[in-house]
Amino acid sequence: MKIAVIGAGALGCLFGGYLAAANHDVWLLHRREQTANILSTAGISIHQNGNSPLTVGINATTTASDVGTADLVLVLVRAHQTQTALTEHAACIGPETWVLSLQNGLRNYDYLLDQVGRDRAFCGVTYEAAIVEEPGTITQTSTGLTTFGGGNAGACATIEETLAEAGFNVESVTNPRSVIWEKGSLVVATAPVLTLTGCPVTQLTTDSLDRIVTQLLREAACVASSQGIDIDVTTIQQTITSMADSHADHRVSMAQDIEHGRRTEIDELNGAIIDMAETADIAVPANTHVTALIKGVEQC
Ligand SMILES: NC(=O)C1=CN([C@@H]2O[C@H](COP(=O)(O)OP(=O)(O)OC[C@H]3O[C@@H](n4cnc5c(N)ncnc54)[C@H](OP(=O)(O)O)[C@@H]3O)[C@@H](O)[C@H]2O)C=CC1
Ligand SMILES: CC(C)(CO)C(=O)C(=O)O
Repeated sequence: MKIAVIGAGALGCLFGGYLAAANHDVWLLHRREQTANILSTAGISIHQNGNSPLTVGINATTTASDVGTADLVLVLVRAHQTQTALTEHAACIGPETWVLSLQNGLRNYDYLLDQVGRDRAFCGVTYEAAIVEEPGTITQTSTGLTTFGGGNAGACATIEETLAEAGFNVESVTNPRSVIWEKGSLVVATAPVLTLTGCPVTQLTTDSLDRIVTQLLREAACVASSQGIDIDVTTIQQTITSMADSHADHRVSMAQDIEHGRRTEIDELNGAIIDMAETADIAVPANTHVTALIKGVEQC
């Protein structure tokens, strides 16, 4: 398969690297010429658990027309960059190209549906986790399930097989909206708290953090319900508890954004909760407060 990965950061290098190692024709689309040159010369190195790194050669460019028409485009920029990135790299998206987002954020599926329609838009979530050490070198801090879906069952089966053959633990579902809301709510409840406190993921289960995490989660569940999605708060709390252990070496991507002086995805997470709550006339004070605090930190 010819696969273009828009966004060659932590997850872009992780998915791109394993798909290239499985002999697909993978192209990373990066914003910076210098980094694209480093990637195409030195390839990607994936470090994990002190094992010797997997190093794999890869194509990288800033220009989608270098890629030609891809069979599959993976969107792995930050959520607020999705629409711009799809427009900017439209040259590799042909009339039959499938487009898959595994980003965090509550509105990515809608952005993809707007751009390519129901038969070619696929969206989901991943509990894989990675951190960029330097351009082309990443540490895979945790592995986890990737779940996605879309309106074209045949394409879902092929994408699932492709990701599974590349070593990912993956499943496809008919309608991805529930899994997007489940993980979206988990990130809404945990990412701003860990980012604002500077606490490691292992602290998530302490009483003081648990109180605010639970309030954020309950508000998200009310808003999900207004959208016709039922999410089970207890199940998500259990996932958070297991994440405190499984993701012990991970810095959540929102905290990574602040560390690197980048804009966070808050507008597409807690900000999206606030937008939808307003329309549905639901009070979301905890989400309103943490959003304001993260925006304050972004401006420091
Ligand atoms: N890292 C993780 O462990 C996990 C991340 N996620 C989610 O996955 C998504 C990606 O995260 P992550 O990989 O961590 O993010 P990164 O910031 O590491 O990577 C995103 C990359 O996209 C690049 N980019 C932005 N706009 C464009 C564009 N128009 N064209 C090409 N490249 C562009 C960025 O460049 P620049 O640096 O110049 O902005 C950056 O290199 C996010 O939604 C995140 O929440 C989900 C699960 C785990
Ligand atoms: C849930 C987690 C921590 C990793 O899968 C994530 O999505 C993030 O880093 O933002």
